[in-house]
Amino acid sequence: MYAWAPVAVPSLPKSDDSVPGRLTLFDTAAQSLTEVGPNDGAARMYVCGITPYDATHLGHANTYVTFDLVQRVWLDLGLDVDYTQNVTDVDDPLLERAAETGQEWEELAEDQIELFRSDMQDLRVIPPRHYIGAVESISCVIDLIEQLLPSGLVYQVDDDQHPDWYFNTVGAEGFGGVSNLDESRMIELFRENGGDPDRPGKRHPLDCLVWRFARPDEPSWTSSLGAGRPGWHIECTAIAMRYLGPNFDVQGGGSDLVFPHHEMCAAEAIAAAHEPMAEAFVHSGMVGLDGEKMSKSKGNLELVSRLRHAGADPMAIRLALMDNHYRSNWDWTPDKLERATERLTAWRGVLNNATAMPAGETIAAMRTALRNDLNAPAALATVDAWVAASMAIESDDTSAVSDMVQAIDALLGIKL
Ligand SMILES: Nc1ncnc2c1ncn2[C@@H]1O[C@H](COS(=O)(=O)NC(=O)[C@@H](N)CS)[C@@H](O)[C@H]1O
Ligand SMILES: [Zn+2]
Repeated sequence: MYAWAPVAVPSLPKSDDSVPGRLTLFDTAAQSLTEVGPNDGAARMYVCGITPYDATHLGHANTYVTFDLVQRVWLDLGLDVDYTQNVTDVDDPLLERAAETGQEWEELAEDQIELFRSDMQDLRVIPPRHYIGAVESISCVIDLIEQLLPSGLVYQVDDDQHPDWYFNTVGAEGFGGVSNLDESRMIELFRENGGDPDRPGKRHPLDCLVWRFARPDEPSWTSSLGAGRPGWHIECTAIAMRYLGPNFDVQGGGSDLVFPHHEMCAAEAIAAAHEPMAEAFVHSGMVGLDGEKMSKSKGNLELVSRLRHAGADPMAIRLALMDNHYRSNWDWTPDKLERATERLTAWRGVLNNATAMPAGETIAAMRTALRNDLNAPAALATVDAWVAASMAIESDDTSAVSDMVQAIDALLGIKL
């Protein structure tokens, strides 16, 4: 599936040794900071994409801007970035929303993916190299399930009407290694996030659906498993393994995906490849509105497109998102956009200067902040300091302004 238009990323003069030579992020599985990506060559990253309705809310945007910064740091380190993102363009929540609104589910998906594309372009998020829909991946999902059959971990529930196929997660090697949760907490979260722990006939309550037999009025596809459609988790496992292979550098997404989603994917991947799915599992925090997590089910959403139509500069929206550490949970409030708009105006104010404070130290500080667990708020503050100094003190450095414009673009994605 087409992603969206490429974003030009200026290449900056190489950093000196005062700046870390690797990117460090927090790995949820290891519960620690860890270097991510190779020393050279291609960094491989999978970030879970949207289920295309209610796009693009600020929680979505926060997640994709976060992993855009990861990509930008890797590019700045001279790495190639092989970035894959899915679109869950068939799944229960999408079908339910389509039924509620009376829209054809394919049309709803198409409209929302198109809106998501334009929002991502407005926010200057670099498009993934592989942008893959669940529907277009059904054959590779079926291949993966067939590959898992000999493991004995995939089975049909004893249900004449709907003999759906499940993955025996708790029998799988490494299960629990991503979330580090105990079983009772897993069952609670599984129930809250689309799982069916109480379904009779499963070997274990935490076993997850991999292939759902066709129900009346539901889309289904023929397969050796019977007519049906993929489960949520196996979709991402199949796409990630097909495009990135096991042991890729980063599996990413919001922290609401830690369990069940990324845990289940990781167990399925190990069962298929006998290798870890990813080196690191990296999660961005939850964006709330009025003290509650922004979510489609609650409907408490602020949309990028709504802010845009109200006149917000997308660069201000991006700045407002980046002014919160990627791992923090935070609440969106209108004053965050006001402050970001003021910051953007101040930064653009320096453009009219012929000279400014030398840029070298500031660029090194931005790089150091971002490479240390993606501390974007600190990176923004170093630019603030440079802007303030450049407005207050006469300087004769004529290349500083253009150097900083390039660095702000390449590292932060902000076009001044
Ligand atoms: N309130 C929120 N704050 C931060 N990130 C969020 C929020 N709500 C959803 N996300 C993230 O946005 C991305 C898309 O979310 S989603 O539309 O619900 N779709 C899905 O979670 C699945 N299609 C992933 S395969 C996910 O990474 C999710 O973690
Ligand atoms: Zn996913």
